Amino acid sequence: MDKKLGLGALISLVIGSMVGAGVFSLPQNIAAHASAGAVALGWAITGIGMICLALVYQNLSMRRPDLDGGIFSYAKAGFGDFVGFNAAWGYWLCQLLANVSYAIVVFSALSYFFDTPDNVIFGDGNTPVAITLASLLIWSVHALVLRGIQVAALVNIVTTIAKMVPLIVFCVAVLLAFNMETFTLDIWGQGNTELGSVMDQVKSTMKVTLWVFIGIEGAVVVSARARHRKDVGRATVLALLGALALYVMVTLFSLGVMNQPQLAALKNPSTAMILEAVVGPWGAWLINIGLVISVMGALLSWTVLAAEVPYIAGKTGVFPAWFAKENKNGSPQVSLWCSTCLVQAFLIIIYFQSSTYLALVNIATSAALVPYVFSGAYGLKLALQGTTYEHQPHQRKRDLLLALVATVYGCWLVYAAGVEYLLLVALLYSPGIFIYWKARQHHGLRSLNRLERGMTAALLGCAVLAFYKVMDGTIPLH
Ligand SMILES: NC(=[NH2+])NCCC[C@H](N)C(=O)O
Repeated sequence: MDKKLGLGALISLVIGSMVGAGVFSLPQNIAAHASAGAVALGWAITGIGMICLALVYQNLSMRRPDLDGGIFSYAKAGFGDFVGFNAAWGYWLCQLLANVSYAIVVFSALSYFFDTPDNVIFGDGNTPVAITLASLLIWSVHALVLRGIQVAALVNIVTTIAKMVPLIVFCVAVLLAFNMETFTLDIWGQGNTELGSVMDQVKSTMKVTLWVFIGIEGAVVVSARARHRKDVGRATVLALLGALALYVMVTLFSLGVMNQPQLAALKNPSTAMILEAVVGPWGAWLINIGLVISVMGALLSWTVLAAEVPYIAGKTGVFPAWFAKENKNGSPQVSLWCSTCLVQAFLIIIYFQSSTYLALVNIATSAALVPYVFSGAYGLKLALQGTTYEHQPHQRKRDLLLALVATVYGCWLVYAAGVEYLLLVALLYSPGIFIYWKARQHHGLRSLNRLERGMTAALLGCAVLAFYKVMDGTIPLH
């Protein structure tokens, strides 16, 4: 049997991991800080940035077929071992935190079915019952993945189809109920002073819009298993266009059914509340079920993808080699065990911090910025150097432009995320230095050079500052 992945399988993999939890809460998450006009602008910027990033990935997967396994290989090839390591570390942590948010959001969706006002069982997914069941969930997925990843691929196809049903119903129903007057009422949000300037509003949509696209690199991560190299890029671009269309419809149509303050006040998953308002109680029911199926499926795929990071990093010398150990089913067991233990630890912290899904989304998205920015920058570097373009000068101009836009978009995201989150990222990244140092030792390489020591000192300085800010509450974790 051919175990290689074809175009269809790759597209379903990218859509399956990209469309997970985020889309179900999009209307509220976005409207919380922005009016209809600003939302449209935000999507335009994100759309252009993401399309360029996807095309950069497409291009990199063709030009550097030797660099398998993920976006951190690009950071390493372009900017050296230390940056490569940090991209891998950051990407891994982002996915683990994101998986924690998944475990929580499943139970906050179940609260729709089980909680009553005077008997809160699941609440926001961070009650004792919810955390216990969430722990059980992550360990069951862990056990499943230890038995081999074929199951995961199958479940992914089923859940990907299943989650599209409620989302399509949502789009059609909400479009039918669309009211132009609701949409255009206070379109720039000037009547609501809390929103701030249009620029502020656009900025604050950025993290939410980035979150829903995390997973765009899915096909690149598994490129070694693709039947045809070309399909990696094709799948990335097609899946992106599909998801972008879906997200824009979900957010903009919603703004024609309820106005910004009404949407901002909704409980999440907000798509459930909106569909309920349009079609009656079965709407909320359908969406909540859809969310649970979608997120459980995505959790399984993301567990595989997250464990793949230290595994490949271990193989290529970015992480210590013991991360590359496999069990008899070919699952990366060390890497998987480390991942699940960390997720469990984060779940316990969440409980004590009473953090919510949204807080985790914010943190995880910030951690993801570094690897994305460096992939864009590597595309830019390749096009500038021009060594792989000797026979295609036209291509070079096009690629230069695409990579430039992707890089500028990345820098804009870092700026829009805000300084506090950059500090928080330093806090997350700093324990990695120890692993990096271990990895160097392990592979018999020289430990940190001058530049790396400089970067380490800066990172640690920011981390200490961040620690203080978290402690005195200036950087909120909930
Ligand atoms: N490892 C993860 N769970 N990653 C998060 C992916 C987020 C995804 N784009 C969503 O909207 O749900």
